[in-house]
Amino acid sequence: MKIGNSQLIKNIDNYCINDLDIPSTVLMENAALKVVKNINFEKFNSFTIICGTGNNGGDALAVARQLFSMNMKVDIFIIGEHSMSKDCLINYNILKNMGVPIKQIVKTQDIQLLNDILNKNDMIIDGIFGSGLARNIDGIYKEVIKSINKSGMYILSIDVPSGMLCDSFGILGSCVKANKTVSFEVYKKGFLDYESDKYTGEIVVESIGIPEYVVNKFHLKEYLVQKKEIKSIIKKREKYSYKGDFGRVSVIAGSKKYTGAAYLTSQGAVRSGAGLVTLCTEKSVVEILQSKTIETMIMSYENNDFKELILNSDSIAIGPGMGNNENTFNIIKDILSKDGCPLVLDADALNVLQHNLDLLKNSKRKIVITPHIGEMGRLTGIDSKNIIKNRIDIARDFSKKYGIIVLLKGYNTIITNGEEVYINSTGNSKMASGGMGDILTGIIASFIGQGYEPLKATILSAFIHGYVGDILSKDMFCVNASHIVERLPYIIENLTY
Ligand SMILES: NC(=O)C1=CN([C@@H]2O[C@H](COP(=O)(O)OP(=O)(O)OC[C@H]3O[C@@H](n4cnc5c(N)ncnc54)[C@H](O)[C@@H]3O)[C@@H](O)[C@H]2O)[C@H](O)CC1
Ligand SMILES: [K+]
Repeated sequence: MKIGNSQLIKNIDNYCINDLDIPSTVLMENAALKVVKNINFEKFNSFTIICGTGNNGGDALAVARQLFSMNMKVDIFIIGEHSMSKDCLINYNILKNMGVPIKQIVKTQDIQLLNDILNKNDMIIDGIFGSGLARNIDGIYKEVIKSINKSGMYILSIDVPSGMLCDSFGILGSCVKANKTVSFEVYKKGFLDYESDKYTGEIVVESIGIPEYVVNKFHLKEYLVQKKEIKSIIKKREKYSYKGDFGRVSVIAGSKKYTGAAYLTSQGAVRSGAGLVTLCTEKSVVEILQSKTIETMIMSYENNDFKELILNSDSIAIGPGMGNNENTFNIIKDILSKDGCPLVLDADALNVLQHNLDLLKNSKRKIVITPHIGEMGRLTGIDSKNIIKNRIDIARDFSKKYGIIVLLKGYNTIITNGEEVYINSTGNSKMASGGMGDILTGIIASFIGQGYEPLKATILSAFIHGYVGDILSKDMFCVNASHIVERLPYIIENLTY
């Protein structure tokens, strides 16, 4: 699903109205009809419709007219005494001509009018502010929003919950806490925050009749990845395939101190369907790891066969638990400087590269890096606070500069190839525990090995990893890495239908 900000909306609107001659009231009417489409009339038959004086209020007035025409009970309130936008006024006048009463709330005393009605109707429709919210909410607006939130009634917000910014997450003074938000054309950037769903409730994005090519003209190629997109990427398995069809995946990971990281990375690959997984690790831990796993072949990277294994791999995951040391650096340098299959670099593979980024840039291989915020900070020299604030732009710029795919972990993990940006919608805080990232690295290498193009493999892996965690967390206080490993193949299978 496309993500966008208020500038995008402005550009699209201007183009439709000025270049295509679509009357703006047509767009408003389409928006209103899509709101109506999202109302469950088996449950809701009477409505308190609360409008601002901009186009969000205009949408709400058009919704009111549609509902009135369907013989529903409507109580309409306009907040404030600013002059109305052109299209808001058009819709206001139609309702007036139809004889539908509209009350105005200007002073604190008027709020009682609203409070008397709020609990009498089934639903509140919030059309106070949309993408035009420009300053802190105070005065009568703040009081009205307080009343709405206190009412305990079902609330549907038009486009954005009034009070929430569109361009980045933020609440300007106060904000409606909706049960459902029906937003138009694009998923607003402001919704991309772990706190935003407290205000948006369920989000539905509806098209309001703007041709796709117009949206594409201005869209910055930022997408939210949801189940629908994943289902179109993931391929069902042919019944009669050979294990060679699913790739030879090598995992270079682990050291004396970190055998778990090696184990989990290789299990991420095994349990997501890689044909043949070989784990290459430090000599001293080969035996320990051999006793832990039966599906994975294990060898030391000091072994003579190591070079050949690298040559014959379909993908290689490198880094988890290797240690930030010269030995790790030498292995990675050697692999980066030779052409061959795609690589997934994580953890210590990234730590040893922080002062050697040219190795990344000059490598002929396709590369995916999977840093968390701290690792990204070390790679870019930017402090964590700034990375969190500008993570989309920082990830995209780094990806472009080094010609690699970046998966930046965090709430709403970001995946980018420097042109397109994909934001993952799965995963939750119950998964915040050791080893989670190692599994993800293994899954990405596994899907690349199975023949998925690296960007698609990375998008797919991030979604699946978080999705398994989301399903498990419904019944679990915390979700650990081994739980994810256990459930992976079952849940991937479900996604293929
Ligand atoms: N293409 C589309 O998606 C379409 C969207 N539509 C709807 O239009 C709104 C955006 O309308 P706009 O008139 O630009 O802005 P708002 O209605 O959100 O509000 C503007 C109005 O409010 C004043 N204002 C801003 N902040 C404050 C504040 N804190 N306190 C008081 N007043 C404030 C501002 O000065 C303006 O007067 C979009 O969300 C959709 O709902 C179109 O209907 C169809 C096309
Ligand atoms: K709104």
